[in-house]
Amino acid sequence: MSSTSLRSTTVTADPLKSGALTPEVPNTAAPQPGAGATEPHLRLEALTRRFGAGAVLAADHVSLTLPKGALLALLGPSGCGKTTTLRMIAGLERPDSGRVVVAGRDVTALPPHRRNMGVVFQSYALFPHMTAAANAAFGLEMRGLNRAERQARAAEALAMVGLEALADRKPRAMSGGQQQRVALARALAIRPDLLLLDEPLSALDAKLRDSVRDEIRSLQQRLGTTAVFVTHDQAEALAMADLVGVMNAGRLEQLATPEEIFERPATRFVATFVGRATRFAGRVEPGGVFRASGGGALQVRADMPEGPAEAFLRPHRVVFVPPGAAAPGDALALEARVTRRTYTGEAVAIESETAAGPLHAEFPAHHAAASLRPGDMARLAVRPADLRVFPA
Ligand SMILES: Nc1ncnc2c1ncn2[C@@H]1O[C@H](COP(=O)(O)OP(=O)(O)OP(=O)(O)O)[C@@H](O)[C@H]1O
Repeated sequence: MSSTSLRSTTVTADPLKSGALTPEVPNTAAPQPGAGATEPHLRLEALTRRFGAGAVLAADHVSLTLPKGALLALLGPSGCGKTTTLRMIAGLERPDSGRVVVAGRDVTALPPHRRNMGVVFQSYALFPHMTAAANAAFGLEMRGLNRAERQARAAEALAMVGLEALADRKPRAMSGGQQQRVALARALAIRPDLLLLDEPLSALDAKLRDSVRDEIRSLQQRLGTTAVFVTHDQAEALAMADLVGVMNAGRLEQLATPEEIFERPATRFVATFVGRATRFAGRVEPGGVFRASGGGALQVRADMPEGPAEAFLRPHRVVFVPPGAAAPGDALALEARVTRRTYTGEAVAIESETAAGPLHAEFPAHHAAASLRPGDMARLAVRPADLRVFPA
């Protein structure tokens, strides 16, 4: 495990010096916006958990900090360790090593019910024989609240999720979205220090998912509750979160704002897992020149080590050069033969073949490039500042 800190992935004023290169990414978060000098609300310190007699490293020195009131989405493919990390925060899983600190208090050794965290799971885990109100009140009794207080809190929580009218209904007489809102009410009724959500939308159909997603986000913001949300759905993570933590094989590869994750992925994995990208194989030559295997070279960053490399480019960063016009000064113009055009309403995706390899581009539907058709030739340009280059 490296102890070096993440290199800044901020694009410098000099476009020739852009491009991220992170040879060794420590499993530690970059500094976060808003965290400031104050104690973060949640701090994970090198949380590690193995399973199967040590064979599976489910969480590998996961470290991060989260400011109060922020929503963190843990994003990654199946089996990357998101749930294990969440369960360690909740106290449902003991870490082999590492610490969980909430508001400056080390809670690592505390059982779940002494952490004051509200947890919402994928399956709503409601008690079928109990009403919505009784389900929402579950968890309050063991916190020593009397009956009247419990009822008041449950009613308040059901009102928060807009279900006060259904307080006497049992789960089977409710829709999936309503049941998930009862589960959310139960988690909020304890007035948690931390709200933990494990794929809470995955059992809902696509339309409901969007509305429950918006409800969770606006409620979390309105209440100022700090939250950790586990998902494998990148659109969900980018749309909901203040910070996204991308996990891969037990490691936290990058922790940053959704924009930063999308525009400036810190690792190859993040560049390929989040969003679409064109991948150029090639090598970095002396002086930080990236040369694509198929041809074409761009000055990307002077301090990059030489050797085999891959460059990633987001589709919306491709520049269309109208016939007769000049490409932007520092850009590499490629002669592209359009192979496919896909209209998606707001945008048009243009697939093409170039000397540097296949290129995926995306333009707003009203853009001049949107009229390109398969078989057309076009000049498409790549600006060095838009390439993210990593050693292969
Ligand atoms: N109780 C357990 N016993 C053995 N192996 C486990 C256990 N829990 C998790 N694992 C393994 O640890 C790894 C991480 O699992 P985890 O559930 O945290 O991943 P995940 O990212 O949440 O995946 P998913 O999105 O599929 O839920 C996987 O390889 C998984 O098989």
